[in-house]
Amino acid sequence: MTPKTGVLLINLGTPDDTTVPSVRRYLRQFLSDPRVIDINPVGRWFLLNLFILPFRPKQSAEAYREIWKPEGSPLMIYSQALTDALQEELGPEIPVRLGMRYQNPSLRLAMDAFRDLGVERIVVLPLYPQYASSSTGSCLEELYRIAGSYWNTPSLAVVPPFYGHPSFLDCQASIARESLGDLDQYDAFLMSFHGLPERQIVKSEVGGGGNHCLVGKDCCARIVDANRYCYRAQCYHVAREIAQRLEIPEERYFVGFQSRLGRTPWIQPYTDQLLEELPKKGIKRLGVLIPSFTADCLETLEEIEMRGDETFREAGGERLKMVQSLNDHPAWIQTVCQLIREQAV
Ligand SMILES: C=CC1=C(C)c2cc3[nH]c(cc4nc(cc5[nH]c(cc1n2)c(C)c5CCC(=O)O)C(CCC(=O)O)=C4C)c(C)c3C=C
Ligand SMILES: [Fe+2]
Ligand SMILES: [Fe+2]
Repeated sequence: MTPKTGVLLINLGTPDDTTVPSVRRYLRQFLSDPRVIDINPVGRWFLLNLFILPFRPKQSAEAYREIWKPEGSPLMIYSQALTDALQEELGPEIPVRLGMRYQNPSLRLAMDAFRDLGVERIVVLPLYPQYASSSTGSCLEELYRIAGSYWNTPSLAVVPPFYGHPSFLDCQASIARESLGDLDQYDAFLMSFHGLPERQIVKSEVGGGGNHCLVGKDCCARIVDANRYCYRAQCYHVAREIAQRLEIPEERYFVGFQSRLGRTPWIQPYTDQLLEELPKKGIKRLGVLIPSFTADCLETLEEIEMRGDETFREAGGERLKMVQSLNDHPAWIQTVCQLIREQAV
């Protein structure tokens, strides 16, 4: 008998609503994760309970209110729309579920649903193109824990980080072209990625030699054995490949890292600083791509399209055009189908 197969899409998760208690609940779960704030447990407790949770939920709730749609959080809406479209594409024989690492619908809920449906084999797609311990690593740790808690444990086939997959790169490039129109109307392009604390990059170095990541200036310029888990190197790879597909020469695009939190050094260059500096270099019309997110969320819609646009204009910029994320674009649905089918064989 062929085992019944299901597909699990995993994304980060988002608050249930824009009230301060909901946002606090979300941030508490998210930032208590030792892969996200990777310091000793006592230090994490103090940081969270004395410095972050008393203040940030109010500020973040206001930001969420700016982007919230009548149906809910954009991250949730687009992730669910992708799940529904994939279900349509794969047909009723293969159940498709969405599980969020934090808050709802939880990974446990999705896994329980598979168990109740008699699914024995699950193809898992973490919706993060690049590997980070705080995103891919964290959701897989939680998934393995849940899968291991059942008496009859299911088989899991996990799609690896797809930052270098030609279908993903083609999809990013074609959606950017569609959204930006004539590329000659822009002075330059910014490819912005979610940032990470520098120490987390160093911890990803393979072999533990400590002599590659962030040692030399060009450690992320290409992917070699030692940095194959390096989030920053994977981001630069994506930027190069997209630029090549769009025929954007090296001098016409910049890479930046956004969304930093706290006082420790995060990977550079910082997107907000670039947005301030670029107009001073004569770059007035800017196209922005954000290829570390597969669904629009607070970090694209509020941080870049709203606040980033303001920063850029205040610094003398004229036009910032942000390319929407892959969301439930038909080309992305086809790419997701391909990633899943490649893993299912
Ligand atoms: C690309 C994937 C992501 C990585 C890697 C990542 C690491 C990371 N994030 C924080 C802190 C915050 N991130 C927040 C929002 C947020 N982060 C991602 C993705 C990655 N984060 C997404 C998709 C979102 C948006 C969620 C949404 O609801 O729309 C937030 C919450 C918002 C805020 O208060 O600013 C925080 C906090 C850290 C510390 C980290 C790695 C160490
Ligand atoms: Fe984040
Ligand atoms: Fe690196």
